[in-house]
Amino acid sequence: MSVLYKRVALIGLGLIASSMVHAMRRAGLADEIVGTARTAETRAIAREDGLCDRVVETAAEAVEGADLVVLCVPVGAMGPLAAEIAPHLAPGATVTDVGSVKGAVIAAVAPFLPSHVNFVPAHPLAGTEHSGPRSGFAELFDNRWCLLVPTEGTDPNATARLRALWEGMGSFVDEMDADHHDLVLAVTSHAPHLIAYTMVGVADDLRRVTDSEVIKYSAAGFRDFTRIAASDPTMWRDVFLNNKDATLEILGRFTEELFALQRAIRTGDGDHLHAYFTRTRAIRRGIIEAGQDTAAPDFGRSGKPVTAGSDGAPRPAEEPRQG
Ligand SMILES: NC(=O)c1ccc[n+]([C@@H]2O[C@H](COP(=O)([O-])OP(=O)(O)OC[C@H]3O[C@@H](n4cnc5c(N)ncnc54)[C@H](O)[C@@H]3O)[C@@H](O)[C@H]2O)c1
Ligand SMILES: O=C(O)C(=O)C[C@]1(C(=O)O)C=C[C@@H](O)C=C1
Repeated sequence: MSVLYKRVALIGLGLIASSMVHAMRRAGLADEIVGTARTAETRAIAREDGLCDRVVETAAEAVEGADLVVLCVPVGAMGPLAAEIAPHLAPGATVTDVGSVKGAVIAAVAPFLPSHVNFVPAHPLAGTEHSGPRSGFAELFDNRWCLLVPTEGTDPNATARLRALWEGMGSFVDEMDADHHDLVLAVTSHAPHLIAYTMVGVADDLRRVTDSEVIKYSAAGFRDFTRIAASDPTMWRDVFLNNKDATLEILGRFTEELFALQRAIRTGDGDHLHAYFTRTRAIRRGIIEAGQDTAAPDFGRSGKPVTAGSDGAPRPAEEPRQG
């Protein structure tokens, strides 16, 4: 792979930014990577680990002379960050973000950006429940989708170069408009996270009834919920507040289906339950056949991928047995 950008500025050095550093270095996609983070502690860790070629104190400093600027902060922080960096952006630079929501981010960021830069919002559909500068790894984006949402007036060359970057980091790339993105993600990511948070909250409410059994006997299904529900509270608060309409729409539909299943259980309508579960099992099989489940293992406590077994499936996470 050849160098695509001379200087990449990463703002917010968490899971996604640190994974980008590792993935860009793996493929030699950038000459120089400059990073900055809001807290002195994160900047110190990044310096100690040599995460970036340079770690600077402010976002304004980081973007100077950069031909690619990547906003890697929670979606609620994107607008104020755009205001801060706008006067310092180099002419011809591409500004992108990795936020999980696109409509609200575009509305918050675009008004601040000068006409001499190209804004190409992006969203890698890859993550773990871990955060921070030490949680990243080069393989995070391998065989996962990254969605680009180019804004009006964006130079197609800027979009093409960003596409090449994500492909170079291992991803498949598609383009989508912001509304469609937000609806699709409400179904595939945002509502499922809210449901996981709720299920773990319900179990916690029952703690006194079940004593420590929730932990001791937690079965695989519930453990999957707890992994998702361990995701960063700031990130997910911002996702729900910024993808309100689509999430509420999907939760409305979810509630209707849940009521129908509840009714089938109460009335002993086994046919309804069986037909429903048959339909959902086919969806899971479709995901596996499409090869989309390979990069979604239980990453274990380290947050790093575990070695694949002989069947190509990830080995079980190395977590201590409970009880
Ligand atoms: N974690 C995932 O699974 C995942 C996947 C795809 C996209 N995203 C998106 O990527 C972005 C970053 O997520 P992450 O998982 O890397 O998060 P993270 O928590 O690991 O890192 C976030 C970084 O942003 C900084 N930050 C937090 N609040 C800030 C503020 N108000 N102003 C400036 N900086 C601030 C933090 O200090 C940290 O350096 C988010 O927008 C998220 O929606 C996350
Ligand atoms: O695997 C996980 O931990 C994730 O939740 C990753 C996940 C997802 O829902 O798939 C979470 C948020 C993102 O914006 C993209 C990816």
